[in-house]
Amino acid sequence: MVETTPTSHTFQVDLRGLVDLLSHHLYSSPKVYVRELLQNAVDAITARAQIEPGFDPGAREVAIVTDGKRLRITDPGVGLTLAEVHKLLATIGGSSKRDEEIEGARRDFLGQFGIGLLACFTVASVITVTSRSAKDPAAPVVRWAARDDGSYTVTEVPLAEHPEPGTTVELVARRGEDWLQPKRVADLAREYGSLLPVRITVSDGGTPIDISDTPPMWEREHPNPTARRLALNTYCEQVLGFPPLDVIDLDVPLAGIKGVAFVLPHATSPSTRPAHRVHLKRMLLTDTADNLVPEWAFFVRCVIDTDALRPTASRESLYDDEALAVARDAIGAQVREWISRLAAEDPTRLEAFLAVHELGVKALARHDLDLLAAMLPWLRFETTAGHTNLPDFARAYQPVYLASSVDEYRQVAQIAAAQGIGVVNGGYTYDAELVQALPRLDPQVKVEALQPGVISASLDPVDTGTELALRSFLNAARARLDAVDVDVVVREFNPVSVPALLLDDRESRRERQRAEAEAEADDLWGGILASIKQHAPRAQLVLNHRNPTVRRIAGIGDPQLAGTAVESLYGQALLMSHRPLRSADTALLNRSFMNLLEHITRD
Ligand SMILES: Nc1ncnc2c1ncn2[C@@H]1O[C@H](COP(=O)(O)OP(=O)(O)OP(=O)(O)O)[C@@H](O)[C@H]1O
Repeated sequence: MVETTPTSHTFQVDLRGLVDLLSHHLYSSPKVYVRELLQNAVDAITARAQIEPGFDPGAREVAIVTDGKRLRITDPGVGLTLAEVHKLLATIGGSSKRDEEIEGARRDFLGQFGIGLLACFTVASVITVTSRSAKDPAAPVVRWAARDDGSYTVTEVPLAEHPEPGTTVELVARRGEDWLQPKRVADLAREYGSLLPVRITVSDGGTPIDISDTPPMWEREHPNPTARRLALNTYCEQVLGFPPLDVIDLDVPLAGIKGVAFVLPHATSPSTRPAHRVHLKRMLLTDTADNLVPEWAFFVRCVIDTDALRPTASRESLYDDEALAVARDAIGAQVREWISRLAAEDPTRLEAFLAVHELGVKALARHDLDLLAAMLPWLRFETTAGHTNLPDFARAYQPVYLASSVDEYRQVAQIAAAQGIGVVNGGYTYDAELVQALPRLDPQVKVEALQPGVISASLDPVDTGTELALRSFLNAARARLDAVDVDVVVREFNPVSVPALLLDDRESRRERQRAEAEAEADDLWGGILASIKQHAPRAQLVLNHRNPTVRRIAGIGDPQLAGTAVESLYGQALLMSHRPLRSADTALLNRSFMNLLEHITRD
């Protein structure tokens, strides 16, 4: 029926659906139930300390007892009155931890959403909370018993059931569920709660085991820095599974962060998802946080505690807000400071670090000129003067030529080195950007892109007499290589051992690729490719007249054989340049090779 006048309604909630949603779908694993129980116990103790002068949480204990089927956790916290049970436990979303009047103290609590207790339904079919309030000594002991179908009862029970203020939560395991097994519970309590500022014990009915391990390793007193470093190394191996290359202390008061960044002992790709271990007010939030440090610092894994960053509702990751962005920058700054300090004070350690993480540092230095200046003496680049650092290289060679790809570099490196031309291989990740940043550090340094003209200008022309004598050989050679769109010239250059050099620029290479695609394409596509044809300069095969083989080839009387020899020189120069072979090149190489074989095996 459609109502003509608006009437007000409230949402109807199917409790079973809601319980199922919150308990089964919010968290990635049922194991979080231990964290939720510990969290409530610690929050209750914190709340009691706020109302009861002299109450010392550090001297108190949270006790877990489990036989695998029933688990009981008892805390000496603030407890609950009957009214609070109705308001807080029986109201989904009800939480005492964001009340207006204690807003100032809210940051002291771990919980805030009012849904945590429901996580226990992932492992339990019944949750019973028995509580005596510390606020009101006359308040009766209250028992709230809830089932996973969304129903609950509240009763008053005799004082003897809970003589001390505080709360006991009891879980009854679901049939076939083994999450309440004593060993498992102890492991989970240790994983989540070993740093909590309250003593926590777990027992299977026998002697309780104390799982607390406080203060955090980075805050402990040590006799000297070496002892501290050794203790942190061992800690890193235990919790993160690797012996760190180095340890960086983190302290970001703005985000209430204290902790350590461990430097990975092995190289890792920047694209690997980092996994940092984050504690929130000493409770483990996650060991897979991936948004805590800037991307460039991919060589560290952090273990931190924060009391200011916000958790997501599942409390399994950090909420990516402005505060986290500020924290991330501050952590980045501290990692950067550590690198600069090593550069200034401990070059041997820096070299050990770079042997593993040079790529990460190069990535980092692109965004930070100060760091680049500090690191440049230690960063190695492939150059025509060998593997060296850029400041030394720039002092010896001006301008600094930058080859934009590994292939381009390989093609000219040998010749450039012999001519005294300084070329840096810019083909490796980040190297080109770093070389281009050089003039910003030192305006005297000139960096230029390497063009083929730079190399060809340094190749000496042969004298006119020789040129004339070579004319018919050159004509035959040009006619042969016309098929692959390559021109042939003769020059004199060092090293003598290089017979031929193939020079071209990116445009002519692109044009060759286009022409090849056109040749292989069907009519329509071929027509489109033909319409974008460019008249790029052709590639040049430069023969070295100083090379004895080239001289002999130029003197061969038989034009067929001379042509085959030129094709072989082209093939060799092409292979040296590491360029992909086009089908015309492959055919030419095959042909010249077969012709040579035929020639030497002829009677
Ligand atoms: N051990 C306890 N002692 C006293 N009060 C408790 C205890 N456990 C739960 N409560 C009360 O029940 C309320 C609801 O608990 P619940 O775990 O569902 O949510 P929360 O802790 O407030 O928030 P979150 O969902 O973030 O954990 C709490 O705010 C608290 O007032």
